[in-house]
Amino acid sequence: MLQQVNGQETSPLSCGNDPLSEDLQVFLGSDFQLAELDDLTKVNPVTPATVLRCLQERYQVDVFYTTAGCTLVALNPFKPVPHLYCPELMRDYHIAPQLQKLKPHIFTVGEQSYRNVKSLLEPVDQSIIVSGESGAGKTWTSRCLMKFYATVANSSASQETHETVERIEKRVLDSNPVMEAFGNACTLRNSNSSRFGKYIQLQLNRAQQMTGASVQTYLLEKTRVAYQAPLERNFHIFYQITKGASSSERLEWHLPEGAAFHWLPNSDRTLEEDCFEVTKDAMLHLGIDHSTQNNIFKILSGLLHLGNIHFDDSEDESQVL
Ligand SMILES: Nc1ncnc2c1ncn2[C@@H]1O[C@H](COP(=O)(O)OP(=O)(O)OP(=O)(O)O)[C@@H](O)[C@H]1O
Repeated sequence: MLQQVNGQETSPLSCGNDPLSEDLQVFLGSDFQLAELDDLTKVNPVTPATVLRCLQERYQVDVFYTTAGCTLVALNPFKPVPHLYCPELMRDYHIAPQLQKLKPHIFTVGEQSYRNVKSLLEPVDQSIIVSGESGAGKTWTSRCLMKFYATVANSSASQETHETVERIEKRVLDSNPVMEAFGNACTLRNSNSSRFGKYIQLQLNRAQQMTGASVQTYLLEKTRVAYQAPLERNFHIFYQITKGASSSERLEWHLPEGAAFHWLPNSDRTLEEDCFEVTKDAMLHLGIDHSTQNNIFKILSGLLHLGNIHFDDSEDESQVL
């Protein structure tokens, strides 16, 4: 977060050599620990500088969630944080008598919405909006929320319904690798950037168990198939098929080992997302059988071959070929 201004190190909260504003100095000089402020509405005065300083202090001690009234501010840790999303913690938030007494977390938001549906006489739909710039952690957060609901919405299931609920949850969670394989790509800002917007609906029955889910997608960046900005990549699925196909699949899809494709830049870079087996398994769980999968992958392979077609400028357009 530190910047260099005229060769001098300066914090983004101060402006060059300008002293910190009086308000900020008073705020920073007060007795309490900034990192312990769980709610940004308690920051006084509320200015970009005080809010950012508070979030920065919290980030430095590995605290990534802060409430701001009814909004949750989530900072991206950019590293695995042990136990931050473990099932035990999900349970703690799920059974907490007073949710607001626990530390701010994405599970607070998830559980509060879950309770809002349950506590009312007539169930009322709840929405959670996850927004932020590219790489902020929206995909991660939505995945966490889906895992949270898959866990808590199963905890009350009886033995008989347990298996059905578990099957539905598996499908809900398996939609992530499939959506990400076909709709995510490595960009300059994020190696697993979603190139589309999505509206995920989770359906619960009266007993609060998950009965289904649907995903609506918006504005998929289709042009990426034929054009990738320098140092960026095409959608993950293309790299998955070219790297992960078996020898018989290669023969059938006309994808010889090591073949070069114009539409697959930076394929020497191997990413965690290049895992073809995970995508195929998830597709199977979603009900996309082997033969349909085979057809899909053949079409993708055909697209890659189309990208290798080179058109020469015709010298004489009237020439009959
Ligand atoms: N809570 C988290 N804990 C650990 N790492 C995280 C967390 N959130 C995000 N990350 C890391 O940051 C990367 C970018 O996050 P993510 O893909 O969720 O961003 P995004 O907001 O969905 O971006 P885009 O709009 O480009 O799709 C992730 O691949 C992951 O490595």
